[in-house]
Amino acid sequence: GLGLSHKKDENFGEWYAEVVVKSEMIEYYDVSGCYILRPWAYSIWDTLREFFDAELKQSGVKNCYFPLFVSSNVLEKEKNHIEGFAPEVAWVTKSGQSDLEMPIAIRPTSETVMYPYFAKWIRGHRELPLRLNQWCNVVRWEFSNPTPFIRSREFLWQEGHTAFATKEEADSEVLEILELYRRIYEEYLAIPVIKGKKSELEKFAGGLYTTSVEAFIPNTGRGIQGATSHCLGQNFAKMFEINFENEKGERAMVWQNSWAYSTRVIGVMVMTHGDDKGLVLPPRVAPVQIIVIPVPYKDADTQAIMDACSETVNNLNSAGFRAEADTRDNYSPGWKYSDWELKGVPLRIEIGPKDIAKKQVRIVRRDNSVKKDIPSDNLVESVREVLESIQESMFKTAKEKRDACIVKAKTFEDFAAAINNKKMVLVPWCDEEEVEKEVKARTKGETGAAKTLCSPFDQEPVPEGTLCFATGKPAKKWTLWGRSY
Ligand SMILES: O=C1CCCN[C@@H]1CCCn1cnc2ccccc2c1=O
Repeated sequence: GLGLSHKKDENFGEWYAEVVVKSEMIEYYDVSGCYILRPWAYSIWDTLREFFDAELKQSGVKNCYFPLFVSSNVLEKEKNHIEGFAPEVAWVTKSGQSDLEMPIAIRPTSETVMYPYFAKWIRGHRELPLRLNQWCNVVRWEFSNPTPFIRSREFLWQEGHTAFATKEEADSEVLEILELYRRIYEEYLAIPVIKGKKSELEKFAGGLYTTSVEAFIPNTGRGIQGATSHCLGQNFAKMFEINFENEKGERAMVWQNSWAYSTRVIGVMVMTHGDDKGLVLPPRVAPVQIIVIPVPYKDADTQAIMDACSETVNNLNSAGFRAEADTRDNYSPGWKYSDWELKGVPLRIEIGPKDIAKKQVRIVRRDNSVKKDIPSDNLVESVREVLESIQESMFKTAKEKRDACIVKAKTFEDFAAAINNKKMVLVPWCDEEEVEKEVKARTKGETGAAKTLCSPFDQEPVPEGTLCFATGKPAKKWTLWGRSY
């Protein structure tokens, strides 16, 4: 029947699996770890891609498309880039009945696909900066529990790959892209994120440093990497001999970045805003922002009500909104209210006989269920205000909830207690890789060990003499730790 059979705060995993299917975002597929993205989800991906793609073009990044397949000698070119990831690489070994001479990998990411050609194309400083992006799918044959949007064996993403003459240009682009990722989360998805730098243990091993935007799921008390922007340094330039003749006529290696966000962002949105009635969609990404529902009455003029609904939809769509009317004659208004609440439509407009008589409509907000009767003559502006208020209120609510899950700790005991209490913990840390491994080991619980999420760029100075929470050595930086996806 309609409605969810699991409650978000009682059984989060079941609630999530049910809501993504019943809202018609996801259909499970017969290859484990793979999911069908239905229009209700794909439309959100499209909206975010439109924003990000326009920003990339404005910034001078060019889109391209490299092959899905990677030859094994190229993929394994760099041991420490690939080490640890190797088990996730999917291979094509046959065509029809016959075995391939050499197995061919399916891209899990495209560094090794692209960079031999970067070497070929980049001769002098005039070809720099080279800034390419591709929108594509990647395959990683993961074994930990698959979760729609969050962890799947195939997912959609964009991957940016750029090359510069100087480190300064690369460093600045890393942060330029990271800001775009923050905007995707905070301005479109109404999800608060923290920008920071990954630890040596958590960074992309093939790179120089990794920055990320970190989200948090209060229900599970787990952090989740929202998107990532790496400075690769000259590591791949050395490996693939990507050199150029600089302005002084010397041979120099390029400085590179790579950066990505994926369909994971949709899962974070569902987890952050959803409730026991279903999805709650931020207006800026909602496939349908306003659903208009006729409330016919036995002897009232049904045609007049239907006309009012379609006129309302036309007015709203002409003003640039995404509105629809639900005129299905085989469902009651009440059934329709529940169905569109399940799908998370931000605003409902009900139009019945008395609304016609009074030249008003009833609007109902999905985020807080507040109902209001408003005059139908100034409807477009009223709807604009309400949708903006919903967007802001959803972000504010999510931010307050997330902030309540961050605690500071100075001792290991307080740190461990907070981790077990489903919090993110901000601690003064000596920033030693071995220590991170020890803390992981010491916090191995039934729900996974604590790891560093990032060292926030926005942090207070560490007071003189502050000691590391885990080692008692002089602390170097505040670092956010937590259990994570
Ligand atoms: O994050 C990004 C941003 C986009 C481009 N790639 C980088 C780094 C990807 C790291 N990674 C992640 N999973 C993998 C899985 C199999 C083989 C290789 C890899 C691998 O290199």
